[in-house]
Amino acid sequence: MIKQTYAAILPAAGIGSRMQAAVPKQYLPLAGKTVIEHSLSKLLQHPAISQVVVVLAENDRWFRQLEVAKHPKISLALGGAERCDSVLSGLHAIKKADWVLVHDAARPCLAHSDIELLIKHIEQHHQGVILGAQVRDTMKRSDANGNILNTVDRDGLWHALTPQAFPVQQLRHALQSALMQGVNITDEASAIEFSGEACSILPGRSDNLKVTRPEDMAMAERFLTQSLSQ
Ligand SMILES: Nc1ccn([C@@H]2O[C@H](COP(=O)(O)OP(=O)(O)OP(=O)(O)O)[C@@H](O)[C@H]2O)c(=O)n1
Ligand SMILES: C[C@](O)(CO)[C@H](O)COP(=O)(O)O
Repeated sequence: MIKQTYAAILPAAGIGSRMQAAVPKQYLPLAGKTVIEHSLSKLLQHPAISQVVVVLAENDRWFRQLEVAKHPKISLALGGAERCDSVLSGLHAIKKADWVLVHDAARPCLAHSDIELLIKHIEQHHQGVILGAQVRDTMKRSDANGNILNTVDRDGLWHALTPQAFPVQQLRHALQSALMQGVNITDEASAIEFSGEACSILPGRSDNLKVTRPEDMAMAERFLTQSLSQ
């Protein structure tokens, strides 16, 4: 099989409203760097990833001040109203790659082993694949007032994580088609599912959390300082 080539997209154009911070959460300090520098590091270090497209908000005044912005693998793209718009914009900035790994700038604890897991799966199965965390708790559905409606069967239920990896053209067509039809797309796999294409989910590290609310920062700090000390 011809050796596959890989690019990455880092959607970083969000405002982090749930974090309630003075700056977008991807620029908050975390374990000696900013969140985004941690999220970028393993992608930039991986030898199979030739380009990393960082998707920024139009008014972003932080990223270009970081030393990492000068990294030769990094290209920039302009974000959109929703995360899926930002990812589509990032896809147009990919120069030359067969596959793309899309990873949230808000997930700073990504491990090299999880990138390896995705790439090995692609090399063996030649199909889109995402990282996930299987649900461990009993799952409830409630109404808007917190009244429990029912227990949700958790067999086969996963938390979708990132990176999510797909053939570049397949993801571009799937996203364009889903967005044109007004489908609600919160991750790349949901566009692929809508297109009817196959996708696998693999158990990734449970410390690959998305920093979303203030209390997530302390947890991410613990995960990162533990891994840095190993
Ligand atoms: N229009 C958008 C919205 C989100 N993102 C990115 O998508 C990732 C995951 O989204 P989320 O955790 O929801 O980040 P925010 O949208 O910034 O958070 P919030 O919903 O709390 O505002 C983040 O890295 C965020 O920067 C993006 O690139 N473009
Ligand atoms: C893509 C994602 O990380 C999968 O869990 C998540 O959906 C992104 O966060 P958002 O709040 O849905 O934008």
